[in-house]
Amino acid sequence: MAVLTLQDIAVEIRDLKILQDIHFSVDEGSVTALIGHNGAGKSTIMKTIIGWQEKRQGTIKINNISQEDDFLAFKRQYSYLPEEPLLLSELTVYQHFQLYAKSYQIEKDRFEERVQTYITDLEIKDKMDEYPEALSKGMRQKVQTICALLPDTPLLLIDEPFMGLDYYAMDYLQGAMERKKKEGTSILLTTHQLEKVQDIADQFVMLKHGKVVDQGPIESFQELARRNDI
Ligand SMILES: Nc1ncnc2c1ncn2[C@@H]1O[C@H](COP(=O)(O)OP(=O)(O)OP(=O)(O)O)[C@@H](O)[C@H]1O
Repeated sequence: MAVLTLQDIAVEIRDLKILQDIHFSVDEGSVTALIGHNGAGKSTIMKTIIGWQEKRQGTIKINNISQEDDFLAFKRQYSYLPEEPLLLSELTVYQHFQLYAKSYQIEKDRFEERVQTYITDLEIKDKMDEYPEALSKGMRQKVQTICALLPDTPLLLIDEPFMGLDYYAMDYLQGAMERKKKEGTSILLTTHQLEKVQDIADQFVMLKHGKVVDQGPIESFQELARRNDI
């Protein structure tokens, strides 16, 4: 069953056609990798799904809830990990986690347990009362990663996983994505590093100049890549 569906999406920014005729879906418990060169439109698709980028036409549904129908219900269906950390300067690390707990109505015990696990595993336990400006970029991305992993949403949107993370944290995120997938979470991610996600990805959607030029099972992309040396 499709958890996320995009139908006939078009996006224009200042009269420039950035996305055209975008159709694809992500099934329950499956991982789709959005691939394509710089500027192909991957991040714009993510931003359009979450409603940060206005679309000119088309329909986006998560679990049959359309963005236009009930935006709050729609929003609770996904969590989003942006390419660059987008933390609020007036909140401490722990307050960011609390904000997510509140927005996604995470039960208190579960929240505390998860926070403890993630901050221990990602080695930022001593940073809970710090503000973002006192953190390195990698630490900020770890905080953002934890925020995205805390809720149990049906869909996880990840724009360039691993950006700014060290090797250990990259491995950790990979493991976390695998666990989420096993629990039935659907994942849409963008990547330039297909080799890092090919074990977890089931499908690929390839973009070029804002259009889908190919899509299908990940194995068929690997085969194509081998033959064309891409
Ligand atoms: N706010 C904006 N104003 C004007 N053009 C924009 C804006 N945002 C994106 N674009 C253009 O839209 C196109 C797609 O950009 P997008 O960031 O979605 O690409 P991408 O595939 O994520 O690239 P990358 O791999 O470099 O992250 C690019 O040509 C970019 O210049």
